[in-house]
Amino acid sequence: MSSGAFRSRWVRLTRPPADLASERRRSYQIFIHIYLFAIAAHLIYIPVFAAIDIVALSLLNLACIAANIVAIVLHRHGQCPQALLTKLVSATTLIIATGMALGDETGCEYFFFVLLFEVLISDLARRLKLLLSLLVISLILATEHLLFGTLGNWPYSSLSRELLYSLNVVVTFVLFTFIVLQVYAITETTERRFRIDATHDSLTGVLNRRAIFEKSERYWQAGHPFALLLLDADHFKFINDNHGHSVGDEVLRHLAQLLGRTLREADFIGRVGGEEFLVLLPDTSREEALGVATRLRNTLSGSPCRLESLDLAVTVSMGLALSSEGDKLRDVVDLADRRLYLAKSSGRDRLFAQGGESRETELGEGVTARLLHETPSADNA
Ligand SMILES: Nc1nc2c(ncn2[C@@H]2O[C@H](COP(=O)(O)OP(=O)(O)OP(=O)(O)O)[C@@H](O)[C@H]2O)c(=O)[nH]1
Repeated sequence: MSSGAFRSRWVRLTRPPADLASERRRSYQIFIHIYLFAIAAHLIYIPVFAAIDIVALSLLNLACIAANIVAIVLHRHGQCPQALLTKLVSATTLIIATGMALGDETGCEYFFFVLLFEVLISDLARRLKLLLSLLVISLILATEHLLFGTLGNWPYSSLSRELLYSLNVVVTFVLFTFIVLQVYAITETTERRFRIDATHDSLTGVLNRRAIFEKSERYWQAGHPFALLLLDADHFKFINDNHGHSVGDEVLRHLAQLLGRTLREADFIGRVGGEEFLVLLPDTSREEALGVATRLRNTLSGSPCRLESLDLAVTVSMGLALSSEGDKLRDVVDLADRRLYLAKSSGRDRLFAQGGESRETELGEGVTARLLHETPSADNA
């Protein structure tokens, strides 16, 4: 099997089932890896015990592989406690049998600590976790003092005992390291996914309303100059009503993609309403922001939203405001909003970068007309 095929099978096996609750996914991924690491470790011991002629222990390792496979199946079906218990019982039986067959000083009791660690990081109920931990600790003491010391009988040279001891130490160490690294990596990935979910709009992939406002607030607090461009798709209700909501969604994704392609790396895009986007342009003068808006408009007019049976032309109206135009961030946002409103009321598919200073803009058609009259057509990009 090529390494690519092996990796894709590994990924498929360790990927949580789609219907698994999100708070269970992290633990699922960690434990599937643990079962797989355990299978790999048992595979190492089968030839080792066969080589020193203790076939029963080879068979017991084989049985543990089967138990880990059962644990994987149980875990995939959401039966996590049963899965972990299957693994614990089989591993404990093997450790005790190995200790009894080979005596102490072979280091097999170290595997109890791996089991204890697995119990502690599992998502079992706290009481069950404590109970199982106590059980594992009792087993460590009992086997160390009662079983291994009395029943052990190493029939080979002391060199092979030392080799087995070294192997056990190395395998315990490797298991610990792999499990800890895996826990860390999966926790990181899960946290990153939750962070992205918390800050991004699930439909378009751009920042969500809270995240874009927080980002703007941070620039505002730092006294960093910026421009805010508020965009709203024109006649979006018409698109929804005539082509369906899923086409509307596709148009929103198309818009977000175009914005992403047109803007700089340093700019931020957020979806702040149904069909409304806010773009934060750091260190951008009015002229530069006008250039960005013009570029955006040109890109949009040259790139209709391609759907299966039609190309849908989309236009946007925009309101631009600079951070220097307000005493508070809220003022700047409101100004961009009023200019967007002006762009809408004066025919759509245009940008307003001036006017709208008076809050009266929001009061109605008559006032809007007055403001429009006061706002020269040069405002339109
Ligand atoms: N497909 C889709 N539609 C949405 C979403 N969020 C809001 N809408 C719709 O967007 C439409 C917005 O309509 P309006 O506010 O009247 O705006 P408009 O039709 O674009 O008109 P103007 O803005 O004046 O050009 C409504 O029909 C909402 O139901 C969404 O996530 N997906």
